[in-house]
Amino acid sequence: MYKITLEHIMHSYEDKEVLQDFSFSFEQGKRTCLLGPSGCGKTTVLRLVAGLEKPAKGVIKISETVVSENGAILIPPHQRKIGFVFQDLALWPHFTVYDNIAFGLKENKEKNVKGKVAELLDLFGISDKAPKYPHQLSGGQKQMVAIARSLAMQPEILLMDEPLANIDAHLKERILQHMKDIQRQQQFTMLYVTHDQKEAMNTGDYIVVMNAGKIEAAGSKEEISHSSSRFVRSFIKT
Ligand SMILES: Nc1ncnc2c1ncn2[C@@H]1O[C@H](COP(=O)(O)OP(=O)(O)OP(=O)(O)O)[C@@H](O)[C@H]1O
Repeated sequence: MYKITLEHIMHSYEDKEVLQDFSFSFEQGKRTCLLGPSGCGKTTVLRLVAGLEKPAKGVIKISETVVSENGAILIPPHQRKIGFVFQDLALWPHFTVYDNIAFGLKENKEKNVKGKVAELLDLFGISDKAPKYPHQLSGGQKQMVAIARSLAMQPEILLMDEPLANIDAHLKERILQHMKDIQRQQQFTMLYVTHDQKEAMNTGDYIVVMNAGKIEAAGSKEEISHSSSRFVRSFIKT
């Protein structure tokens, strides 16, 4: 189980400063939601943890290992034992649904690949899509395959950026429940980005509320719902 620590992170895109002195420690083996309005920097935090962006200043540690530091990536993304479901990171287009999911299991030297893929497809209600290619799926189905693939990889850390954004409302609850059950079983450290306060409350052990690149409040659901911050109170209510 890995803790993720960000210390005094500054990050800009061109001349736009997005994170200013951002520090937080994400607890190992728990689900933490990053919640906040569009553009507040949630995705940037995930991309920094994944190693897809380098921080202009500050330190990022996974457990006690420094992975990024003051403008440098010390450990590249593929060596960070991280799985991610990002909206802009697509499935492999020339692999079927089955092969997209099986890939991670084979990487992990899983013996019962067929059985495990079948189990995940069944869990998400998309067993009939196994032989299809990504371009033959709807946006929501692609998203479910991406979630199944990330879970199949059994990562130590799982980063999810609005993973349920394209999924029908009536399926969201069920899928979220499965994701939470699997996280509890496998005990990976999960960071989950959403701008939907209900989804955050329903998903996270902990919630970090962000506004304009800064943390407004962080804590358990109970602590957040009793926050004295005016911004948090109005955001949670909406
Ligand atoms: N590659 C980029 N180049 C320039 N600006 C960027 C880039 N990526 C993000 N930004 C800007 O940085 C700010 C923070 O973006 P980020 O995606 O981290 O926010 P967010 O909270 O995840 O928002 P959303 O919920 O809309 O995805 C935004 O103003 C965005 O326009």
